[in-house]
Amino acid sequence: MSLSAQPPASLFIDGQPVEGQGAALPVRYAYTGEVIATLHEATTDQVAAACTAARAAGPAWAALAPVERGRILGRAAAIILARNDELAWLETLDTGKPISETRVADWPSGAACLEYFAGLAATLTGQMIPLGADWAYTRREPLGVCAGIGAWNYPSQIACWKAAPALVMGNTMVFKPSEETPLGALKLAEIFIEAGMPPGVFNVVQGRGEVGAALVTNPDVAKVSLTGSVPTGRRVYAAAADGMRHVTMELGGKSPLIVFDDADLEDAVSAAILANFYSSGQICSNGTRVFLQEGIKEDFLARLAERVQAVHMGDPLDPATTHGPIISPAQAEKIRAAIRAGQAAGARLVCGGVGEGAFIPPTVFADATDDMSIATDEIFGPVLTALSFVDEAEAVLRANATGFGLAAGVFTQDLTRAHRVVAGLEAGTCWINTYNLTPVEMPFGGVKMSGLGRENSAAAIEHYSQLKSVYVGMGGVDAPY
Ligand SMILES: NC(=O)C1=CN([C@@H]2O[C@H](COP(=O)(O)OP(=O)(O)OC[C@H]3O[C@@H](n4cnc5c(N)ncnc54)[C@H](O)[C@@H]3O)[C@@H](O)[C@H]2O)C=CC1
Repeated sequence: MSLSAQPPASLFIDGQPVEGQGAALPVRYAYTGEVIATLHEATTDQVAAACTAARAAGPAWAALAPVERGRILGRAAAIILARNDELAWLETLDTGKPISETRVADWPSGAACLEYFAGLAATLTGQMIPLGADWAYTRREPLGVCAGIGAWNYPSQIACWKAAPALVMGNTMVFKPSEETPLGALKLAEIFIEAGMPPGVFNVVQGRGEVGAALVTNPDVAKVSLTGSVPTGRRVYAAAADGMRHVTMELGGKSPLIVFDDADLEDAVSAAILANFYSSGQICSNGTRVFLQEGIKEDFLARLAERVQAVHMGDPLDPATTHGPIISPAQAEKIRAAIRAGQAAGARLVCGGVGEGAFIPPTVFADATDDMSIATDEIFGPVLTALSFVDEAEAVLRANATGFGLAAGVFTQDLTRAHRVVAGLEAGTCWINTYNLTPVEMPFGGVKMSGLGRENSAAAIEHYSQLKSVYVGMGGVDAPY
């Protein structure tokens, strides 16, 4: 069966599908490698046209009552949920992720985010500051045109997570999805129009890194929100600094999951699976360094190896599939090189390995040391590195001995230890006795090299708004002469 997912046009500017005038961008279905759509990149002029449209749409959008903006986001969420099956199918073609995941995790999370900020819209207020006879107040104002740049692992969720807080605050957006997964953002643009959003408020451009760079440095852009790797983050942050642009950086990680010997072993194994193998391991917050307390190490590894046997690798469109292909042959090759490096360094391969073709099975290394590349580098694939530890202080010290700081997890039945350990962990997002749950109500983001700013929750509004202070003089003006 040949699959096609060709959109009406590659870009979406000022409420209209527009064909890209730049280089061709073939979209491949990761499972078969077949081309399911051919898009074209935006030229620098088209990036500029999208930014101009976003700037022009800004004042009227920002002048709406917040509740009216919220209502439009709410309608978009309802459309997404009503069409979830069809959108999940497209997300699976775009990413290769199993439909068993995309039906529950991708667009539904995007819709929840739109609903959350739709509800928050009417609560976004300033402050009144009494100063005796005089007083002051603050106005929370939008930043202007926001650039959103996405990664390929959760393309539609990322688009919604960036658009929802930006738009509800009265900003407008130009979004550039990853060149690997350009399709979902175009659907979001269409859905927004259908929900009643004015043209120009949300625009989509396509392209590789250079198109992203043109967007970041466009003079109309006031803020950049990137989801991507640390090297890209450094480049984008530096480019944004030139124009004093605000940034949100959601970057990579090598997060620790610490399992103490009093933990519920079965739950800890479940969490390690979710923390390493969901989406074939292509998740930024994955807990890929699993620290096991000596006493439970071998039981944990034996049970994990047993549980992993139940994985169902195969056709992503088959609802029974639980492990899909890697996004691209190039990425699969990088993961294979990391696995080979682990073997060459002398780590014990408990299960998995380099796999075949587009597939890499859930892979577990044990007896690794903290300095092996499988324990230091983000692999962005289904590779878990188990490390053992003796006591709490050692576990926290070693967990923190990384430049990354996106996420962390702890498994223990000891209530005080759980809270003490998370307090000591250098990570933006922590889980106790669970892993990788990212509800929209909770702030999400990293510390250290893993990023800046927070997505989701009311905290995201801080990163899409600025305060104007207004001093109100109620009496005469005293001047020295
Ligand atoms: N913290 C988070 O929320 C998440 C972080 N990630 C991270 O993303 C990475 C994987 O995604 P990739 O798409 O491979 O990341 P990437 O860094 O290669 O690309 C990310 C995006 O940046 C664009 N880009 C590349 N160079 C650019 C430049 N100079 N200027 C502007 N834009 C540019 C790309 O076209 C793409 O849209 C991993 O490191 C992963 O950990 C992924 C998902 C979530």
